[in-house]
Amino acid sequence: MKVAVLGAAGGIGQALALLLKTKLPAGSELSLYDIAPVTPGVAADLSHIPSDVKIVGFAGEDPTEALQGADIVLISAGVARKPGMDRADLFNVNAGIVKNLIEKVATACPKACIGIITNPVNTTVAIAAQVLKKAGVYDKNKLFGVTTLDVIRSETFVSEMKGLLLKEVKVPVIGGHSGTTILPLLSQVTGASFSEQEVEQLTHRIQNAGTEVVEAKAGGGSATLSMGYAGCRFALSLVDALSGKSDVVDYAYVEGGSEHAQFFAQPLLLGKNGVEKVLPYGELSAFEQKAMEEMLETLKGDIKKGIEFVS
Ligand SMILES: NC(=O)C1=CN([C@@H]2O[C@H](COP(=O)(O)OP(=O)(O)OC[C@H]3O[C@@H](n4cnc5c(N)ncnc54)[C@H](O)[C@@H]3O)[C@@H](O)[C@H]2O)C=CC1
Ligand SMILES: O=C([O-])CC(=O)C(=O)O
Repeated sequence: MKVAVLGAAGGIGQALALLLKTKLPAGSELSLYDIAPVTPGVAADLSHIPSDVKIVGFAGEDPTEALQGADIVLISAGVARKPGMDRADLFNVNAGIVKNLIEKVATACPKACIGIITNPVNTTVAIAAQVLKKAGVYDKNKLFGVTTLDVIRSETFVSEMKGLLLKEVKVPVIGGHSGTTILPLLSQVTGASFSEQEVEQLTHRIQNAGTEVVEAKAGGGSATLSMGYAGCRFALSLVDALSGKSDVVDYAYVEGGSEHAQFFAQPLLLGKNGVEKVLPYGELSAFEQKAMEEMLETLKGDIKKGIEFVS
Protein backbone atom coordinates (compact mmCIF):
# COMPACT_ATOMS: atom_id res chain seq x y z
CA MET A 1 0.00 0.00 0.00
CA LYS A 2 1.41 3.38 -0.98
CA VAL A 3 0.19 6.56 0.72
CA ALA A 4 1.15 10.00 -0.61
CA VAL A 5 0.83 13.14 1.51
CA LEU A 6 0.72 16.45 -0.41
CA GLY A 7 1.50 19.42 1.82
CA ALA A 8 3.72 17.15 3.87
CA ALA A 9 6.06 19.87 5.18
CA GLY A 10 3.21 21.78 6.83
CA GLY A 11 1.80 21.61 10.34
CA ILE A 12 -0.71 18.90 9.48
CA GLY A 13 1.52 17.18 6.92
CA GLN A 14 4.39 16.58 9.34
CA ALA A 15 2.15 15.33 12.18
CA LEU A 16 0.26 13.10 9.74
CA ALA A 17 3.47 11.74 8.23
CA LEU A 18 4.88 10.97 11.68
CA LEU A 19 1.77 9.03 12.68
CA LEU A 20 1.57 7.18 9.36
CA LYS A 21 5.26 6.22 9.60
CA THR A 22 4.54 4.52 12.93
CA LYS A 23 1.06 3.13 12.19
CA LEU A 24 0.90 1.97 8.56
CA PRO A 25 1.14 -1.79 8.11
CA ALA A 26 4.63 -3.22 7.60
CA GLY A 27 5.63 -3.12 3.95
CA SER A 28 3.73 0.10 3.19
CA GLU A 29 5.29 3.06 1.41
CA LEU A 30 4.91 6.67 2.46
CA SER A 31 5.59 9.37 -0.10
CA LEU A 32 5.87 13.00 1.05
CA TYR A 33 5.51 16.00 -1.24
CA ASP A 34 5.45 19.74 -0.62
CA ILE A 35 6.65 22.79 -2.55
CA ALA A 36 8.87 23.58 0.46
CA PRO A 37 12.51 22.52 -0.03
CA VAL A 38 12.64 21.03 3.47
CA THR A 39 10.44 18.07 2.43
CA PRO A 40 13.17 15.52 1.55
CA GLY A 41 14.63 16.40 4.96
CA VAL A 42 11.32 15.70 6.69
CA ALA A 43 11.39 12.27 5.05
CA ALA A 44 15.06 11.74 6.01
CA ASP A 45 14.21 12.65 9.61
CA LEU A 46 11.23 10.27 9.74
CA SER A 47 13.21 7.51 8.02
CA HIS A 48 15.29 7.07 11.20
CA ILE A 49 12.21 5.90 13.11
CA PRO A 50 12.29 2.11 13.29
CA SER A 51 9.17 0.97 11.43
CA ASP A 52 8.80 -1.19 8.34
CA VAL A 53 7.40 1.68 6.32
CA LYS A 54 9.53 2.98 3.47
CA ILE A 55 9.53 6.77 3.27
CA VAL A 56 10.65 9.17 0.51
CA GLY A 57 10.31 12.95 0.24
CA PHE A 58 9.98 15.21 -2.81
CA ALA A 59 10.00 18.99 -3.14
CA GLY A 60 9.51 21.40 -6.03
CA GLU A 61 6.77 22.36 -8.45
CA ASP A 62 5.73 18.91 -9.65
CA PRO A 63 4.26 16.18 -7.40
CA THR A 64 4.19 13.53 -10.16
CA GLU A 65 7.09 11.44 -8.86
CA ALA A 66 5.59 11.36 -5.37
CA LEU A 67 2.25 10.23 -6.79
CA GLN A 68 3.39 7.33 -9.01
CA GLY A 69 1.70 4.13 -7.86
CA ALA A 70 -0.13 5.75 -4.91
CA ASP A 71 -3.19 3.92 -3.58
CA ILE A 72 -4.18 6.76 -1.25
CA VAL A 73 -3.46 10.48 -1.67
CA LEU A 74 -4.00 12.82 1.29
CA ILE A 75 -3.97 16.55 0.51
CA SER A 76 -3.29 19.18 3.17
CA ALA A 77 -1.42 21.61 0.92
CA GLY A 78 -2.58 25.20 1.25
CA VAL A 79 -2.96 28.08 3.66
CA ALA A 80 -4.57 27.93 7.10
CA ARG A 81 -6.81 30.41 8.95
CA LYS A 82 -5.76 33.24 11.20
CA PRO A 83 -8.04 34.81 13.84
CA GLY A 84 -10.97 36.70 12.33
CA MET A 85 -11.00 34.58 9.17
CA ASP A 86 -13.66 32.14 8.07
CA ARG A 87 -12.74 28.90 6.27
CA ALA A 88 -14.34 30.37 3.13
CA ASP A 89 -11.70 33.16 3.23
CA LEU A 90 -9.11 30.51 2.27
CA PHE A 91 -10.84 29.85 -1.06
CA ASN A 92 -8.87 32.42 -3.10
CA VAL A 93 -5.54 30.71 -2.43
CA ASN A 94 -6.50 27.10 -1.78
CA ALA A 95 -8.92 26.56 -4.69
CA GLY A 96 -6.09 26.94 -7.21
CA ILE A 97 -3.70 24.78 -5.18
CA VAL A 98 -6.20 21.91 -4.96
CA LYS A 99 -7.12 22.24 -8.65
CA ASN A 100 -3.45 22.03 -9.74
CA LEU A 101 -2.64 19.10 -7.46
CA ILE A 102 -5.71 17.12 -8.49
CA GLU A 103 -4.79 17.63 -12.17
CA LYS A 104 -1.52 15.86 -11.37
CA VAL A 105 -3.30 13.10 -9.43
CA ALA A 106 -5.61 12.59 -12.43
CA THR A 107 -2.65 11.73 -14.65
CA ALA A 108 -0.21 10.10 -12.20
CA CYS A 109 -2.53 7.87 -10.11
CA PRO A 110 -6.11 8.19 -11.40
CA LYS A 111 -7.31 5.13 -9.49
CA ALA A 112 -6.13 6.32 -6.06
CA CYS A 113 -8.48 7.15 -3.20
CA ILE A 114 -8.15 10.86 -2.46
CA GLY A 115 -8.70 12.45 0.96
CA ILE A 116 -8.98 16.24 0.89
CA ILE A 117 -8.05 18.06 4.09
CA THR A 118 -7.39 21.51 2.58
CA ASN A 119 -10.07 24.07 3.46
CA PRO A 120 -12.69 25.08 2.67
CA VAL A 121 -13.42 21.34 2.41
CA ASN A 122 -17.09 21.94 1.43
CA THR A 123 -15.76 23.62 -1.72
CA THR A 124 -12.35 22.02 -2.39
CA VAL A 125 -13.94 18.56 -2.71
CA ALA A 126 -16.34 19.91 -5.35
CA ILE A 127 -13.34 21.42 -7.16
CA ALA A 128 -11.52 18.09 -7.07
CA ALA A 129 -14.57 16.25 -8.44
CA GLN A 130 -14.89 18.69 -11.35
CA VAL A 131 -11.20 18.42 -12.22
CA LEU A 132 -11.34 14.61 -12.16
CA LYS A 133 -14.51 14.66 -14.29
CA LYS A 134 -12.86 16.90 -16.86
CA ALA A 135 -9.93 14.47 -16.99
CA GLY A 136 -12.40 11.58 -17.47
CA VAL A 137 -11.22 9.70 -14.37
CA TYR A 138 -13.78 10.67 -11.71
CA ASP A 139 -14.95 7.88 -9.42
CA LYS A 140 -17.22 9.29 -6.73
CA ASN A 141 -16.46 6.30 -4.53
CA LYS A 142 -12.83 7.37 -4.28
CA LEU A 143 -13.04 11.06 -3.40
CA PHE A 144 -13.42 12.04 0.27
CA GLY A 145 -13.50 15.29 2.20
CA VAL A 146 -11.84 14.43 5.50
CA THR A 147 -14.27 15.32 8.33
CA THR A 148 -12.78 12.96 10.92
CA LEU A 149 -11.67 15.90 13.07
CA ASP A 150 -15.32 16.77 13.68
CA VAL A 151 -15.96 13.18 14.75
CA ILE A 152 -12.99 12.94 17.15
CA ARG A 153 -13.77 16.35 18.68
CA SER A 154 -17.37 15.26 19.26
CA GLU A 155 -16.20 12.04 20.91
CA THR A 156 -13.75 13.93 23.13
CA PHE A 157 -16.19 16.66 24.20
CA VAL A 158 -19.04 14.21 24.90
CA SER A 159 -16.73 11.98 26.92
CA GLU A 160 -15.55 14.99 28.97
CA MET A 161 -19.05 16.33 29.55
CA LYS A 162 -20.64 13.01 30.49
CA GLY A 163 -17.72 11.23 32.13
CA LEU A 164 -17.91 8.36 29.62
CA LEU A 165 -15.02 6.16 28.55
CA LEU A 166 -13.86 7.32 25.12
CA LYS A 167 -13.96 3.82 23.68
CA GLU A 168 -17.68 3.75 24.43
CA VAL A 169 -18.51 7.09 22.81
CA LYS A 170 -19.72 7.19 19.22
CA VAL A 171 -21.06 10.45 17.77
CA PRO A 172 -22.29 10.60 14.17
CA VAL A 173 -21.40 13.92 12.50
CA ILE A 174 -23.04 14.71 9.18
CA GLY A 175 -23.28 17.62 6.70
CA GLY A 176 -20.12 19.52 5.84
CA HIS A 177 -16.98 20.90 7.44
CA SER A 178 -17.52 24.51 8.44
CA GLY A 179 -19.65 26.33 11.00
CA THR A 180 -23.30 25.32 11.01
CA THR A 181 -22.79 22.77 8.22
CA ILE A 182 -21.08 20.55 10.83
CA LEU A 183 -24.01 18.69 12.39
CA PRO A 184 -23.29 16.32 15.32
CA LEU A 185 -26.18 13.95 16.03
CA LEU A 186 -26.11 14.03 19.81
CA SER A 187 -29.56 12.44 19.95
CA GLN A 188 -27.95 9.20 18.74
CA VAL A 189 -25.26 9.00 21.44
CA THR A 190 -25.91 5.88 23.50
CA GLY A 191 -25.28 5.76 27.23
CA ALA A 192 -25.87 9.49 27.78
CA SER A 193 -28.69 11.97 27.62
CA PHE A 194 -28.43 15.71 27.16
CA SER A 195 -30.64 18.59 28.30
CA GLU A 196 -31.77 21.05 25.64
CA GLN A 197 -29.21 23.52 26.92
CA GLU A 198 -26.42 20.91 26.77
CA VAL A 199 -27.34 20.03 23.18
CA GLU A 200 -27.17 23.68 22.17
CA GLN A 201 -23.88 24.29 23.98
CA LEU A 202 -22.17 21.15 22.75
CA THR A 203 -23.36 21.56 19.16
CA HIS A 204 -22.08 25.13 19.18
CA ARG A 205 -18.71 24.05 20.62
CA ILE A 206 -18.26 21.28 18.03
CA GLN A 207 -19.18 23.65 15.19
CA ASN A 208 -16.71 26.25 16.43
CA ALA A 209 -13.92 23.98 17.65
CA GLY A 210 -11.69 24.95 14.71
CA THR A 211 -12.06 28.61 15.68
CA GLU A 212 -11.30 27.70 19.31
CA VAL A 213 -7.88 26.44 18.16
CA VAL A 214 -7.30 29.29 15.68
CA GLU A 215 -7.87 31.84 18.47
CA ALA A 216 -5.78 29.93 21.01
CA LYS A 217 -2.88 29.77 18.52
CA ALA A 218 -3.14 33.58 18.22
CA GLY A 219 -2.14 33.95 14.58
CA GLY A 220 0.13 30.88 14.50
CA GLY A 221 -2.26 28.75 12.44
CA SER A 222 -5.13 26.32 12.99
CA ALA A 223 -5.46 22.75 14.23
CA THR A 224 -2.49 20.68 13.06
CA LEU A 225 -1.79 17.97 15.65
CA SER A 226 -5.40 16.87 16.20
CA MET A 227 -5.88 17.02 12.42
CA GLY A 228 -2.76 14.92 11.91
CA TYR A 229 -4.30 12.35 14.26
CA ALA A 230 -7.69 12.58 12.52
CA GLY A 231 -6.11 12.27 9.06
CA CYS A 232 -4.17 9.21 10.17
CA ARG A 233 -7.30 7.61 11.64
CA PHE A 234 -9.19 8.12 8.39
CA ALA A 235 -6.26 6.92 6.27
CA LEU A 236 -6.00 3.73 8.35
CA SER A 237 -9.72 3.07 7.77
CA LEU A 238 -9.06 3.36 4.04
CA VAL A 239 -5.99 1.13 4.25
CA ASP A 240 -7.99 -1.52 6.11
CA ALA A 241 -10.83 -1.36 3.58
CA LEU A 242 -8.58 -1.38 0.49
CA SER A 243 -6.72 -4.36 1.96
CA GLY A 244 -9.94 -6.36 2.10
CA LYS A 245 -10.99 -5.99 5.74
CA SER A 246 -14.76 -6.16 6.08
CA ASP A 247 -17.15 -3.96 8.07
CA VAL A 248 -14.99 -0.83 7.89
CA VAL A 249 -17.30 2.11 8.59
CA ASP A 250 -16.17 5.74 8.77
CA TYR A 251 -17.51 9.22 8.12
CA ALA A 252 -16.47 11.49 5.26
CA TYR A 253 -17.83 14.17 2.93
CA VAL A 254 -18.63 12.46 -0.37
CA GLU A 255 -20.81 12.61 -3.45
CA GLY A 256 -23.00 9.81 -2.19
CA GLY A 257 -26.44 10.44 -3.56
CA SER A 258 -27.63 12.37 -0.51
CA GLU A 259 -31.14 13.79 -0.79
CA HIS A 260 -29.85 17.00 0.82
CA ALA A 261 -26.86 18.16 -1.24
CA GLN A 262 -24.55 16.89 -3.97
CA PHE A 263 -21.78 16.38 -1.39
CA PHE A 264 -22.62 15.42 2.18
CA ALA A 265 -20.74 13.94 5.13
CA GLN A 266 -22.33 10.70 6.25
CA PRO A 267 -21.45 7.20 7.45
CA LEU A 268 -19.85 5.02 4.78
CA LEU A 269 -19.15 1.35 4.44
CA LEU A 270 -15.67 1.24 2.90
CA GLY A 271 -14.37 -1.58 0.77
CA LYS A 272 -11.71 -2.55 -1.76
CA ASN A 273 -12.88 0.13 -4.18
CA GLY A 274 -13.51 2.98 -1.76
CA VAL A 275 -17.12 3.65 -0.78
CA GLU A 276 -19.01 0.39 -0.97
CA LYS A 277 -22.26 1.73 0.43
CA VAL A 278 -23.54 4.99 1.83
CA LEU A 279 -25.20 4.13 5.12
CA PRO A 280 -28.30 5.80 6.55
CA TYR A 281 -27.61 8.18 9.42
CA GLY A 282 -30.79 7.39 11.30
CA GLU A 283 -33.47 9.60 12.75
CA LEU A 284 -32.87 13.23 13.63
CA SER A 285 -34.26 15.01 16.69
CA ALA A 286 -36.39 18.12 16.08
CA PHE A 287 -33.34 20.28 16.97
CA GLU A 288 -31.12 18.43 14.46
CA GLN A 289 -33.77 18.49 11.73
CA LYS A 290 -34.12 22.27 12.06
CA ALA A 291 -30.33 22.74 12.13
CA MET A 292 -30.05 20.59 8.99
CA GLU A 293 -32.70 22.54 7.11
CA GLU A 294 -31.08 25.85 8.10
CA MET A 295 -27.58 24.91 6.96
CA LEU A 296 -28.40 23.44 3.56
CA GLU A 297 -28.38 26.74 1.70
CA THR A 298 -24.84 27.48 2.95
CA LEU A 299 -23.62 24.00 2.07
CA LYS A 300 -25.13 24.10 -1.41
CA GLY A 301 -23.62 27.56 -1.98
CA ASP A 302 -20.17 26.28 -0.95
CA ILE A 303 -20.49 23.37 -3.40
CA LYS A 304 -21.69 25.62 -6.25
CA LYS A 305 -18.68 27.88 -5.76
CA GLY A 306 -16.34 24.91 -6.24
CA ILE A 307 -18.12 23.64 -9.36
CA GLU A 308 -18.15 27.11 -10.92
CA PHE A 309 -14.45 27.60 -10.16
CA VAL A 310 -13.54 24.75 -12.51
CA SER A 311 -16.26 25.21 -15.15
N1 LIG B 1 -10.26 19.17 7.06
C1 LIG B 1 -9.99 19.59 8.28
O1 LIG B 1 -10.62 19.15 9.24
C2 LIG B 1 -8.88 20.56 8.52
C3 LIG B 1 -8.30 21.24 7.48
N2 LIG B 1 -7.29 22.13 7.69
C4 LIG B 1 -6.73 22.80 6.50
O2 LIG B 1 -5.54 22.14 6.08
C5 LIG B 1 -4.71 23.04 5.35
C6 LIG B 1 -3.27 22.96 5.81
O3 LIG B 1 -3.14 23.39 7.13
P1 LIG B 1 -1.69 23.42 7.86
O4 LIG B 1 -0.98 22.16 7.63
O5 LIG B 1 -1.94 23.88 9.24
O6 LIG B 1 -0.98 24.60 7.05
P2 LIG B 1 0.59 24.87 6.90
O7 LIG B 1 0.72 26.25 6.37
O8 LIG B 1 1.29 24.51 8.15
O9 LIG B 1 1.03 23.82 5.79
C7 LIG B 1 0.59 23.88 4.47
C8 LIG B 1 1.67 23.32 3.59
O10 LIG B 1 1.20 23.34 2.25
C9 LIG B 1 2.31 23.60 1.44
N3 LIG B 1 1.88 24.04 0.12
C10 LIG B 1 1.35 25.23 -0.26
N4 LIG B 1 1.09 25.22 -1.57
C11 LIG B 1 1.44 23.99 -2.03
C12 LIG B 1 1.41 23.38 -3.29
N5 LIG B 1 0.94 24.01 -4.36
N6 LIG B 1 1.84 22.11 -3.39
C13 LIG B 1 2.30 21.45 -2.31
N7 LIG B 1 2.36 21.99 -1.10
C14 LIG B 1 1.94 23.24 -0.96
C15 LIG B 1 3.13 24.64 2.20
O11 LIG B 1 4.47 24.70 1.72
C16 LIG B 1 3.00 24.12 3.62
O12 LIG B 1 4.07 23.27 3.95
C17 LIG B 1 -5.36 24.41 5.52
O13 LIG B 1 -6.12 24.72 4.38
C18 LIG B 1 -6.28 24.22 6.72
O14 LIG B 1 -7.35 25.12 6.74
C19 LIG B 1 -6.82 22.36 8.93
C20 LIG B 1 -7.35 21.69 10.02
C21 LIG B 1 -8.44 20.77 9.90
O1 LIG C 1 -10.78 25.78 11.62
C1 LIG C 1 -9.90 25.72 10.72
O2 LIG C 1 -9.58 26.67 9.99
C2 LIG C 1 -9.22 24.41 10.53
C3 LIG C 1 -10.24 23.35 10.56
O3 LIG C 1 -10.88 23.05 9.57
C4 LIG C 1 -10.60 22.78 11.86
O4 LIG C 1 -9.86 22.92 12.83
O5 LIG C 1 -11.67 22.16 11.92
